[in-house]
Amino acid sequence: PYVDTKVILENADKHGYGVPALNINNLEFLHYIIEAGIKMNSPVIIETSQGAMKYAGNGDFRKGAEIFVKMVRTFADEANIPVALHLDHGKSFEYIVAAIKAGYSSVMIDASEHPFEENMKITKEIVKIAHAAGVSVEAELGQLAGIEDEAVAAENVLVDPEEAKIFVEETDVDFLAPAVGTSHGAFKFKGAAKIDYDRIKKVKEYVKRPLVLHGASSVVPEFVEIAEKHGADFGGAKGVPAEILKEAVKCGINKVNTDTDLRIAFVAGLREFLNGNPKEFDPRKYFKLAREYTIKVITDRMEVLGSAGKA
Ligand SMILES: O=C(COP(=O)(O)O)NO
Ligand SMILES: [Ca+2]
Ligand code: NA
Ligand SMILES: [Zn+2]
Repeated sequence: PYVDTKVILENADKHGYGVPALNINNLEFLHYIIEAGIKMNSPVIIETSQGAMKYAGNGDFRKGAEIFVKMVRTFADEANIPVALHLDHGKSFEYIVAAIKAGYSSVMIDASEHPFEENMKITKEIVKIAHAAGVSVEAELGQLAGIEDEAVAAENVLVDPEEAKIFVEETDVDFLAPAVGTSHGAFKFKGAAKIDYDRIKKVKEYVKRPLVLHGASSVVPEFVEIAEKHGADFGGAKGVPAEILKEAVKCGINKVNTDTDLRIAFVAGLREFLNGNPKEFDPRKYFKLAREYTIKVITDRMEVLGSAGKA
């Protein structure tokens, strides 16, 4: 069924597991995520960035939002796993309102590049509007470095747990994304992979609601190697190892945002297949390996996060 993201995340919070929040831009990735969820009997959170809304609507983001809601609901209504649709990194009021109007389960207001008071004020406004429409809200505190779709944050600014306490009390936001050392994309961490577990625990103690880890892709070496064997150049790619994700879930993370891992698995399969099948040009066939690898990276993640078997 199609559910509110809050339903999925409150259950994850209660039972101490993580749920993958998986970014899509098109029908294929949605297919693969639903297949993986059904195979593993796992709840799934589908999420789209503002750029994905624009892309799906061929420039018209309101149309894109409607297309995504209709596609996701069609799968969700007949799947026996909970499925939610979330707007990831909502920064513009128009996009957030469009997602709410179209029927998204939840929206993120990402005002994290603003000063604390400003972030709190903006988030409070969005919570009021979203809650009036029965939609749950995610906000971000602190800054992740790396590319955030349309904005590039320079440095990591880790969340201040005391600020998180005030922020959640003031805004009544449903889930919080604390910056704890990860960053978006395939090139995370300057040195060894590490995130600030104590900071996650402190925030959890204060806010007592589901937490979100952004920049959580593992950048799985197996798929990086396949992609590079077939012409990709991902030199220096590094992600969050599974062990660190497991510990982060133990510390209180419940929504685990994963975009890069799906992209790398897909493009590895696509490159391998096209290199090995020069005569193939049927789009129902040449995504075969891309589909296989993307489903694999998702089912593995559901095992690591503990959402497998929890639908
Ligand atoms: O945070 C993410 C995805 O992060 P990755 O680039 O690590 O997949 N989406 O909001
Ligand atoms: Ca941000
Ligand atoms: Na999000
Ligand atoms: Zn993110």
